This record gives sequence, C-alpha cells and structure tokens, in this order.
Amino acid sequence: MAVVEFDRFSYAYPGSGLALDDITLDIPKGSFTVITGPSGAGKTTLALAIAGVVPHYFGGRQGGSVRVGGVNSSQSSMGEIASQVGTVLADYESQLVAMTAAEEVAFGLETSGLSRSEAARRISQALSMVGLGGLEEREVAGLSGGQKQRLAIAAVLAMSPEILVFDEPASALDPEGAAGIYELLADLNRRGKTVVVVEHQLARVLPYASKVVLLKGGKLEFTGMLPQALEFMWQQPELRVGVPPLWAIKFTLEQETGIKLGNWQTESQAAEELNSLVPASAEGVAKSA
Ligand SMILES: Nc1ncnc2c1ncn2[C@@H]1O[C@H](COP(=O)(O)OP(=O)(O)OP(=O)(O)O)[C@@H](O)[C@H]1O
Repeated sequence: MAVVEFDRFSYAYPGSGLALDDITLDIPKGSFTVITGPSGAGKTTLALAIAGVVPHYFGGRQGGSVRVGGVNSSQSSMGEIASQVGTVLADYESQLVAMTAAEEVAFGLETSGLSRSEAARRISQALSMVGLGGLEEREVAGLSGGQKQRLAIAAVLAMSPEILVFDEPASALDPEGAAGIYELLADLNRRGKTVVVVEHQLARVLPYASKVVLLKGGKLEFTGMLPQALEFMWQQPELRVGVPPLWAIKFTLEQETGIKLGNWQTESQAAEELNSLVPASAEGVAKSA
C-alpha cells in the first residue's frame, strides 16, 4: 500500500525553472526508500514535498498532486502533514530551539493536548529510542553534533509520525557515525515506520534500502528495488560513478566471468560468496589441465 503518492507532480521555486518535472511515484508503507541522484537533481525538493514544506512554506508553482496517507497535501495545512510526516533536515541544528533535551522534545508536543505525565513518558521514550535515554536535563548546547542530530530525531519521533524523512542524515558524520545513524533509521523502520532518506552515497544504504528513487535534472530516471536501480546506474556512463565500489566489483566480475553473483548487502556477504566460488573454479582449472 502506498503511503505517499506523487501524481504528475511538478514544482518550481519562486522565480526559478522546474526543480521537479512530472514525477509519478509511490512510496510503499513500511518501506525504506532512498532518494538518490546527482547534485541538483531535486532530491531535497522531493523530500520537502513529502513534508509539505514545498510548496506550503516556499510558495512557487506546483502542477499535479502529492497525497500523504490518501489526503491531497494542497488541501492540508503544514501542521496536519507534520502529524503524519516527521522531517529531519540536513541542517538539523536549525531545528533545535530549546535549552534542554527534554524541553526540545516537549516543544512539538505542546499543542498535542497530552497530560503532563503522558508527555513526560513520550519524551523519555523518544530519547531512549535514539540512544539519549537519561539525558533529559542535559543542555542542548553541550551535546555533540551526533547527539544533537539524534535529539532532532527524538523531537520528531515524539509526535508519532508514520513517515520519517531524512535529508542526507550522514553528511556531517565520520564512517562510524554514518553507520550508527543508519542502524538507528533501520531500527525505526523495523518498528514499522516508513523511512525516506535523501542519500547520494548508496554504499551507506546497501543493507537497508528496499526502494530507490533515482532523480536526474528534476526528472524521475528510475524507480524500483535497489539491485535493479544499481544495474540501471551501471548501464548509464554518467550515473556509473554513483554505484557503490562493492557493486562496481560485482558487475565487473559478472561481466568478466559470466557468473551471476548475489545481491551483496555487506562486504562480508561478498567475501563469503567469492570464497565459496574459489575452490570450485580452482577445481575446474585442475580438471581442465
Ligand atoms: N530555495 C530555493 N530557491 C530556488 N531554487 C532552489 C531552491 N532550493 C533548490 N533550488 C534549485 O532546485 C533544484 C533542485 O535542488 P535540490 O536541492 O532539490 O537538489 P538536490 O538533488 O538535493 O541537490 P544536492 O545534492 O546538491 O543537495 C536546483 O536547481 C536548485 O538550484
């Protein structure tokens, strides 16, 4: 079932040409969907359109429609969309407004009409889900960059949205931090959230992505499962650079040996499969000698 539906959706920022051009696309409920593509392709704009920020906040011109949870976004307010879609921007620090971690998470709940005890329970629960349990009274200013990002995620989670949208969540992180944040997003996805991420480095999402949306120049180039998306990118000279090194090795080996290899999600899966092939091919060489 689709939880977000773009139907012939086009969008231009005020005074600019089309940033998105005739996009028709479904995001399945419970999926881990990755929006990717070259710089300026329209990835952030598509994420903002799911959150209703485009066009509600920016203005500009829109054609076609976006439906979130079956409701046309142009007939909903940003507040109504926010109850279904939680968004963490690339510049997540700009989303933080409070003094302490608990106040930050409480901020979004203020208009929800929850009792004090229910709000406190939600705050603690949201903080522990992102690995910040027990840090309720910590000053936001004293948190590390990674902790601030997790706090921005907790603030969104407390509102219990069905869909979570992240714009380049790993862009400011080292490889270990990037792996950690994607583990968290995968965990939220396993708990039933529909996760949508903008990510230009597909290597980071190999273990998690169920659907890939590939944009180029504002147009939808390809949409489908991750293996098919990578195959498509491998065939296009200008998109090949976006194929993760592990899959570049896989495609090269397949081309050279004619052996179809598995859909590698991790380096250890690749190593395991390649190791299992070595004795067989060595035996083949021995027999033919
Ligand atoms: N606020 C804005 N006003 C006018 N044009 C904008 C605005 N934000 C983005 N654009 C333009 O819209 C197009 C799509 O931009 P967008 O940021 O969505 O692409 P992107 O794929 O996320 O790029 P990147 O990977 O570089 O972040 C680009 O041509 C960009 O210059």
